[in-house]
Amino acid sequence: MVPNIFSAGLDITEFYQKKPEETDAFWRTLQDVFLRLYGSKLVTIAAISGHSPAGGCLLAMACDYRVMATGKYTIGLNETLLGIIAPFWFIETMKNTIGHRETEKSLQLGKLYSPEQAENIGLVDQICPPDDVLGCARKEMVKWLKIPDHARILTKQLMRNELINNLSSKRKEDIYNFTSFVQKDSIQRSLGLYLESLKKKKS
Ligand SMILES: CCCCC/C=C/C(=O)SCCNC(=O)CCNC(=O)[C@H](O)C(C)(C)COP(=O)(O)OP(=O)(O)OC[C@H]1O[C@@H](n2cnc3c(N)ncnc32)[C@H](O)[C@@H]1OP(=O)(O)O
Repeated sequence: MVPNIFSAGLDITEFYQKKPEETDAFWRTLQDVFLRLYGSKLVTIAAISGHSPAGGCLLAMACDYRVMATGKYTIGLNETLLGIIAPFWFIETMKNTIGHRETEKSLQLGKLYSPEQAENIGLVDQICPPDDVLGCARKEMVKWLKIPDHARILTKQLMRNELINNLSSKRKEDIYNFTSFVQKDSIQRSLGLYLESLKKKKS
């Protein structure tokens, strides 16, 4: 576990100034990761040790349960702030987690929530002091593992298969949409400016 950061989201340098075949492969890999995690038969609990923007929030939402560290961390789908658009399966995953209305506000505003706000809207299930996040996640795991596996897995599939099947049947189209979007000059300019702003913030 990396302290302070659960995931900084997708590595923007993977789709900034890259060839179309490279961004195609990157997006295909992300689809694979998501489909495997969201569709996993295992119990999956995200121990969110710190910041979790965009792709990081998606990975956390793909799990069955989320424990987040308290502190000055944020979580959410902030894509609009970068001038990019969360694809339909990011949106559906968030709707399945916090509901339609909250997702609509959240996505349009590119909202990044504090741990307390995230808990209030159900984006995370529990908040814990940073040095106890893994412990809280382990305790919760014990509860989930007591449920008969076949019943839990079939229930999870009933809840998740619609989105999994939808994405699985649209993978090529989704890759095409991603690559043609991120290759646009205007989007490349926005991404370049965003990367620069991250570096400036650091110095
Ligand atoms: C159709 C298009 C759909 C695409 C969907 C996209 C999904 C995504 O996930 S896009 C990425 C969204 N992520 C972010 O907006 C987070 C950006 N990062 C941050 O806000 C911060 O780095 C932090 C809060 C996560 C951590 O802050 P801090 O500890 O201060 O770390 P630094 O800012 O010093 O960052 C270190 C280093 O990493 C570079 N960097 C950070 N995040 C990214 C990233 N997502 N992609 C690429 N590079 C990133 C940052 O520029 C620093 O680089 P160096 O100066 O070269 O060390």
